[in-house]
Amino acid sequence: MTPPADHPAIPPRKLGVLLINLGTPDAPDRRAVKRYLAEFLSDRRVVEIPALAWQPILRGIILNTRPRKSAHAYGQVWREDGSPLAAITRAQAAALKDAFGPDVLVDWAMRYGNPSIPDRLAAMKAAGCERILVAPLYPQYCAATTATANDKAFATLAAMRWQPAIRTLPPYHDDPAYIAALADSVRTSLASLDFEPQAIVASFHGVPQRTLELGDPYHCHCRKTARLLSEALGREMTVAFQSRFGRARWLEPATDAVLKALPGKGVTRVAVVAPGFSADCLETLEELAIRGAADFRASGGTDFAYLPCLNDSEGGIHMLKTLLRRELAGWLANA
Ligand SMILES: C=CC1=C(C)c2cc3[nH]c(cc4nc(cc5[nH]c(cc1n2)c(C)c5CCC(=O)O)C(CCC(=O)O)=C4C)c(C)c3C=C
Ligand SMILES: [Fe+2]
Ligand SMILES: [Fe+2]
Repeated sequence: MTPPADHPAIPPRKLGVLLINLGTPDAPDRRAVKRYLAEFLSDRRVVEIPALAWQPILRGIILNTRPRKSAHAYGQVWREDGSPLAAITRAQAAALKDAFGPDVLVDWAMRYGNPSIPDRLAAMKAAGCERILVAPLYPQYCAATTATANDKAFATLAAMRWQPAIRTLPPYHDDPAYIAALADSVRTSLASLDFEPQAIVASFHGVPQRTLELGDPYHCHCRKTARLLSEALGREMTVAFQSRFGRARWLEPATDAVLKALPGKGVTRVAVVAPGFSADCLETLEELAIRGAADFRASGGTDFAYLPCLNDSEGGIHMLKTLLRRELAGWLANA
C-alpha cells in the first residue's frame, strides 16, 4: 500500500554498524589541533577535574602551548589521505562495507572532530537504519574512551523523536578472535625483521592511576590482553603505559622510561607493539615509532622495531567481522 502524498518518505528498513574511534584534528596545523584538543580535553570523562578548576588551566595554558607542539608531531605522521587514525578507520569501514549483506550499512565516526557521531547517526537514521550497533573500537574498556563514545551516541538519540534501537560493542580485550589476530600479526611482523628482538614491549595508552582506584577496569583489561597475547606467542612481554598527560600519577611503568632502561639491562634489540590501539595514530607512529626509537637508541639500544596495529589488515578485518556479527545476532538473519 502506498502512503498518502503528504506522508514523510519511508526509506527501506536497514541495520547500521557505526565504527567509532577517538578523533583527530582536520589538519596538522595549530588551529585545527587547538580546536580538536579543546573539544577532547573539555570532556569530563577524559579530564576528571571539576570544570571550574580545569577550564582556566585548559584555556589559559594548555590550549596556548600544546597545539604547536602537537601540530608538529602530527605533521610527522600525516598521510596523503589525512590523519592516520581517520584514514585507517575509514579503510576499516570500507573493508567491512559488504561484510553483513546489502541491508547493513557500515559507517564510521570520531568521538571528537569529524566525521562526528551525531552527523553519522543522523545519516544512518535517514538511510532507514532502525537498529544500530554502536562500535567503539577500543579492545580495553575505559570510561575515557568507550563510555564517552557511547555517551555521545545516547546524547544524540536524546534529541530524536524516532530513535533507532541501539546496541553497543562490549570490550574485547580477552576475546579469542582478538588475541588470535594480534598473535598472528605480531608473528608475521617479527618474521619480517632483520634482527631477533631480545624483548617485546606491549605499550598501552596510559590513564591516571586514580581511574583504577575509582573502579575503571582499563588497567586489568590491558594486563589480561598482554597475558593472553604472551601465552599465545609463547614468549614474555613487558607491559608499559604511554602518553602521560598532566601532573597526576599515571599507570606505571611508563613506556619511555622502560625503553630508556632496557639497554642498561643488556637488552639492545627490542620490538614494541601497541595492542590497545585498533588503528595506528599519533600515539603509535610518532610517540612510539619515532620518539620511542630515538629514546631507545640514545640509551644504547641498537635495533628497534615498531610492529603495526591490526588496522585494516586481513586478520584485523576478519576479527572485526567475527565480533560485529556476534553482536548483530538476532537482528541479522543467519548471524
Ligand atoms: C586507546 C585508548 C586511549 C585511552 C585510554 C586514552 C586516554 C587518554 N588520552 C588523553 C590525552 C590525549 N590523548 C591523545 C591522543 C590519543 N589518545 C588515543 C587513545 C586513548 N586515549 C588515541 C588513539 C590518540 C591519537 C589521536 C590521533 O589523532 O592520532 C592526545 C592528543 C595528542 C597530543 O596532543 O598529544 C591527548 C592530549 C587523556 C588525558 C586520557 C585519559 C584520561
Ligand atoms: Fe589519549
Ligand atoms: Fe602522545
